[in-house]
Amino acid sequence: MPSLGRLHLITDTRPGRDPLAVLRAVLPVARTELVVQVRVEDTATDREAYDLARRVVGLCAPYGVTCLVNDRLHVALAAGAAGGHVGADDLPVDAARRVLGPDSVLGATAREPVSAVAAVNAGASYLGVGPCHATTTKDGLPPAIGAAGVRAVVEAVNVPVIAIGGVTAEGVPALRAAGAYGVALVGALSGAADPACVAAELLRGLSC
Ligand SMILES: Cc1ncc(COP(=O)(O)OP(=O)(O)O)c(N)n1
Ligand SMILES: Cc1ncsc1CCOP(=O)(O)O
Ligand SMILES: [Mg+2]
Repeated sequence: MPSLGRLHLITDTRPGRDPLAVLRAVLPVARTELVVQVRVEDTATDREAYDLARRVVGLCAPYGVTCLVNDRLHVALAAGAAGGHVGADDLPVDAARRVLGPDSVLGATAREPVSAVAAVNAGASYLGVGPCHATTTKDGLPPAIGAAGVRAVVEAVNVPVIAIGGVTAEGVPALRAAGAYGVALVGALSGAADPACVAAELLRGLSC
């Protein structure tokens, strides 16, 4: 299994965004500290998800950067990604592990210790934990758990915890202090005037 980077860039495929331009800017700065998760809107077709995933895999390969696919594990396999990420509305973690095989990276969403432990026992190799803070990127989420909620999960499991939801460079030190291994973001990089500069700031916080 590839070692996991600490900065998880999730593609922003909302109208008007250019996820590949953001990725091109961030790759040379973050290199193997980067993980890219291909996440498309629920309304996207599998073909659109596959086409994006192939392009992301192609851009990541020269840098040795891990590419994962959110939700659609058949797309992950078909596109040659290193693994995938599942949450409550996706395949259960044990089924996802069977689909991906024993050596792939498999992330699972958790927001509290009991479901976090269950996800790890079912085969998750890392956990995406949140929402840590308010976010405008995804609707319908439960209340933010804050750094204290992240800490509760970190103390319950022995896999890397990736904090997600409203993460900014300013917020990274508190999340690291809570034991987060890394962070996952959409808006803070996708909406940045200079994504490379923001990525460098995020990495400084993650290296402490
Ligand atoms: C790293 C990381 N953590 C959490 C999520 C959220 O996954 P999920 O709960 O399945 O929600 P969607 O992203 O599918 O809308 C994630 N994608 N990545
Ligand atoms: C997919 C997802 N799951 C929990 S928060 C979130 C969105 C994170 O986006 P942002 O970094 O813009 O808050
Ligand atoms: Mg999902």
